[in-house]
Amino acid sequence: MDTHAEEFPQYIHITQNEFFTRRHVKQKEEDIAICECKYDDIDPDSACGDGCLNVLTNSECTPGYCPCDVFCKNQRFQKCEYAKTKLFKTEGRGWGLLADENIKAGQFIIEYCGEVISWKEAKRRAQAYETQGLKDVFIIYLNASESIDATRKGSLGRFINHSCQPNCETRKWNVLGEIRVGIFAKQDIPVGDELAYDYNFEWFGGAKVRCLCGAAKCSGFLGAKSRGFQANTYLWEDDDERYTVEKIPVYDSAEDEPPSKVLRNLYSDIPGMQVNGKTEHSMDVIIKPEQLSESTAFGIQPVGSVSEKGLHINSIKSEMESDDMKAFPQNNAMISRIRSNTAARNYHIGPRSIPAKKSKKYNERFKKITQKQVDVKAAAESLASKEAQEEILRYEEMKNEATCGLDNLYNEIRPAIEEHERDSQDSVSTSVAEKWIEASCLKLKAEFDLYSSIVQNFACTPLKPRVPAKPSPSAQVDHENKLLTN
Ligand SMILES: C[S@@+](CC[C@H](N)C(=O)[O-])C[C@H]1O[C@@H](n2cnc3c(N)ncnc32)[C@H](O)[C@@H]1O
Repeated sequence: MDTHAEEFPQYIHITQNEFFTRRHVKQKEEDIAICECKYDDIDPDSACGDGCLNVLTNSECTPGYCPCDVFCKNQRFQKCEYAKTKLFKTEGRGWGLLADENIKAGQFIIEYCGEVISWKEAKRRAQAYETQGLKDVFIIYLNASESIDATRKGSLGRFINHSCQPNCETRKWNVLGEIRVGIFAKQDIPVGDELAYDYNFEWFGGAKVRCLCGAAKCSGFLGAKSRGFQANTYLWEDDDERYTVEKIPVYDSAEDEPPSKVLRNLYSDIPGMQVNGKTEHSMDVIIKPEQLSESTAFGIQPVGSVSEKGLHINSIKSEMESDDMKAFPQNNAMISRIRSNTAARNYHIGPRSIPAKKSKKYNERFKKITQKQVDVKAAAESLASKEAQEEILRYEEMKNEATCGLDNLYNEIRPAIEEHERDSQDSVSTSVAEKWIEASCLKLKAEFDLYSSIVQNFACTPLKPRVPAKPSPSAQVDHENKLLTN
């Protein structure tokens, strides 16, 4: 028997998406965008090249409507104008795809084709595939309500593996009214190199897949930051001891309620990050970086009602009015926003509204667990894996750098803020505001990465063996005190 043939992946090859839960959209004439390109035979690039209005908006030209007619170069998905690629067997990551010619930065490589399905169907299938023991995941996100499943039907795009330092990326294009996903080169790729993109924003797999990409800055897991990772993960199954975060050493600067579910709630409240589909535990997250030098504090409080859906970040009145802060008059909205962010640096993240009848209950419950703080070093040390420990500490370092960056920026822009204050102007310059927003986002991202790494490692790597089997009550208290500091 030909064992190679037996091993070869079984799937149906398609070059266009198939629609499982709805019909394919037919582009209406009034929706057709017509570009202004004119074909010039001396300059073939004039036919829908980089300057084409449709190319600039990631939309393909509609045949029969493009002024460049048959010379139009902006129908790559429709005409399957793929780069030459070759399937090969990787070590430890199943099959992969490599460049079978030199590929230029920005070049369209291949479409990720599959069955277009609703999120609900994606979730159902993901669970069914797991039950069937399929270890490769082929479901990626398409848009706010749909995914593409290339498990049974797909193009060669389904074989492109993940890398934390990828040479490709996914881009979404509007093709005749439907969104399609293409894999594009991020850089020049020489023939023979493996193609890889970052699954982070596309992943619909579970939490347990260790990344073997080998990149220096490997994040450790496949799709660790994706919405799918959170939606489909089993990290937070209630009553499942294996996956609770109770064992993460947390110290409590305010009250002594056990810190259970603090991280869970932090994650569940990030827009698009549902926890097993349960989204009703909605609350605000207050990150208090003023205590970041040793460990980061994050408290969780519910709000009565947050009108907008989705993420909004805005400053809240600082709880600590330092002398430094009082020196600033409160007459400038933009400045006081920056100031309150800086002096106490509280960020208010409130993604969804809480049903009125729930809010009282949550108010009471979460009042008690504000100000929980993760002792990152102790958390890392309690894990058995050195690799996991190093990963957590690396993320902590990155978070500290980002915090430092924000502090330095504040010192840098302080004169500009004071100058505006003196002139009673309404706002600081856009460039100052932009810098501030960028540094703040970097810091938030670094914090998110750190907690994400802690949670994943606690879920997926064993803890160091517990101290004595039957500790005396005082020994047990001692051990716990080691993890819980004040
Ligand atoms: C879209 S498929 C890629 C093709 C797959 N290697 C195959 O043999 O069909 C995604 C799956 O490939 C594997 N994979 C991809 N990138 C990986 C990586 N960096 N580390 C470990 N496994 C990876 C995982 O099993 C993942 O579920």
